[in-house]
Amino acid sequence: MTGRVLFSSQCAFPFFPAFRTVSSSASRLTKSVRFRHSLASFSNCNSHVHSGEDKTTQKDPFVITTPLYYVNAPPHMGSAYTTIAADAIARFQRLLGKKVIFITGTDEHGEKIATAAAAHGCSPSEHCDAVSESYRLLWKDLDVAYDKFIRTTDPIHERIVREFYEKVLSRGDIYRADYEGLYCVNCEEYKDEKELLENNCCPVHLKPCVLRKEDNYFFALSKYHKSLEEVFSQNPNFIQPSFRSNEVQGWINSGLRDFSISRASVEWGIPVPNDKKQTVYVWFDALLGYISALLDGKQEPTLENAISLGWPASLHLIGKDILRFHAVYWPAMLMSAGLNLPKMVFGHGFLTKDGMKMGKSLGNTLEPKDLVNRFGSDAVRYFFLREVEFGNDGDYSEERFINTVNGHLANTIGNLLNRTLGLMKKNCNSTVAVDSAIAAEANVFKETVGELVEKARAHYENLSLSSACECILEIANAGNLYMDKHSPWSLFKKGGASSESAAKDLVIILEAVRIISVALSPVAPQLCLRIHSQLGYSEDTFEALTWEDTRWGGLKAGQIMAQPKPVFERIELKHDGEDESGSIGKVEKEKKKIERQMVAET
Ligand SMILES: Nc1ncnc2c1ncn2[C@@H]1O[C@H](COP(=O)(O)OP(=O)(O)OP(=O)(O)O)[C@@H](O)[C@H]1O
Repeated sequence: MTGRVLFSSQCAFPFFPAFRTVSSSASRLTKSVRFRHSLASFSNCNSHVHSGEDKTTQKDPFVITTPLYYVNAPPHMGSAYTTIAADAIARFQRLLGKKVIFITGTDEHGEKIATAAAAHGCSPSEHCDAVSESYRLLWKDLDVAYDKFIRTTDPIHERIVREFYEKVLSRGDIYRADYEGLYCVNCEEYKDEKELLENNCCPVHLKPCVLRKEDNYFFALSKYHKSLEEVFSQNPNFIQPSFRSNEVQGWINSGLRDFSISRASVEWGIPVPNDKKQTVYVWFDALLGYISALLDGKQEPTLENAISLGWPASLHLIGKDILRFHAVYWPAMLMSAGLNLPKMVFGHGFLTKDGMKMGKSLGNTLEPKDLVNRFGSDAVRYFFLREVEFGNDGDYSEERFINTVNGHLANTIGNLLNRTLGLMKKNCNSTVAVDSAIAAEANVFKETVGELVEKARAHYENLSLSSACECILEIANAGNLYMDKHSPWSLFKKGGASSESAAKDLVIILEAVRIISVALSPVAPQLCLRIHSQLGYSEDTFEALTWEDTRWGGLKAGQIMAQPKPVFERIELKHDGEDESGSIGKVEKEKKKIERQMVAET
């Protein structure tokens, strides 16, 4: 934030030490930087700040949060991106057997909301109800299995904000002063002149900031610079990916200033406890939603009760646009209130359109609902998690979307299952002839699958979701190669011992597909459920799967497969095999190859 705090002597401009730097690079959708960090190995960053208070144990829940989305407009693909990533991570942690609390919700106060409501001719609360509901509906369409949905207009949340404010006040960290600076209403933030474009335009929203002068309450952020310094130097993994730590370092190096936490001119907000003429600044209010969300309605809404239900959060997943609030303001606020810090903040990149951040304020958004209606939730989830290296920016193109999901989900995974089940139906009465463990004794393919699954697990743990998908797809590629090399259809034609060997090959391939259905389930849950059902299992057993089920040996003799049916319908291109540019797509060529293959296998 910039500007001048008038009549106050509390501003300070501390400097932070250098942070850890970045690693190497690879390429996918756009420029891409690889990074390594692991939730499993992350040391708790509270040990040196509030040592006696940290009671983290293995039994503690894995608490993951998305940003609480601002209800100035309905969700778009950017909001969906963070949420599906959080959902995949939460599902993976559940597979590991952890108790997970997955928190999402909506941020509903502030000037921008009041303005948006007025533009739609409704009251702010009617507006918030409608937009908040549109987020819930989208999460349902995208198969997002959150545990808590917090709205910052919930009275319980208001109680938590008041208590927190009073705690910080009693620590002597809130004071009153006049403030003058350039304000971006879309960011709801005072800006530093240095970071603005021509005509004082916000670099994110490309709209001019306005000069504001207000009599506000301030939070003494500068008082915490040394403690923050300690947090960052002792916990280099606190901010991820590591290159984002450098951005935070840059901000801190350029000076940490106290920030205003109330607004005199905004009515739509939580009243400041000791001054009803002001409302609490929307960010000071919204960040506390991560704590109030923990309450389950059974207890008094107090900070102590909320904290006892799962604080500190294991992971705040956010876009890089709101890193400063989570990496600097929020830890300082928590330290002031004597509360533990979250264990990790991960700031991912932007989905872009023509190189610009897709966003509600710019209006250059992609409609996730439209994508889900046309292609299904698995395709949307898989494409964005597989094709955007998590942490970096990524651009969307429909052609690439269709080619990826057709190529990977329909042609590689779906077709492997379908062709194997077809052969099994024709030659083995759709029944598993022998335990998969026995079928694959001393089998190299089995070893390959085991190695790839281990790698996938490590990638999930490091939040490298794209690489996890890549390893799982590799299993299917290896399965297709195995099938082509062993040609079980020709062995069945020979009969006798060759038939027995062919039946074993089918079991081996289906066991690999079974493992894929467990390992890919955090990313594409419905697709994996369909695979599970095709393999003859009930829906209940799918719900009970754990990562242990990725071990070789699940398919047992006598298991009866379902009727073969494609688990992922190939998305058909326009004009009989031509894509929008008029050329025959790569996927169409693959489709033709598969058709030829099927003729050969009958
Ligand atoms: N283009 C995007 N790419 C990736 N994530 C995004 C994108 N846009 C929004 N998000 C997610 O939503 C969060 C911001 O939520 P917010 O409700 O402010 O949405 P917004 O569309 O960025 O709004 P605005 O355009 O008004 O700034 C980001 O931190 C990120 O988690």
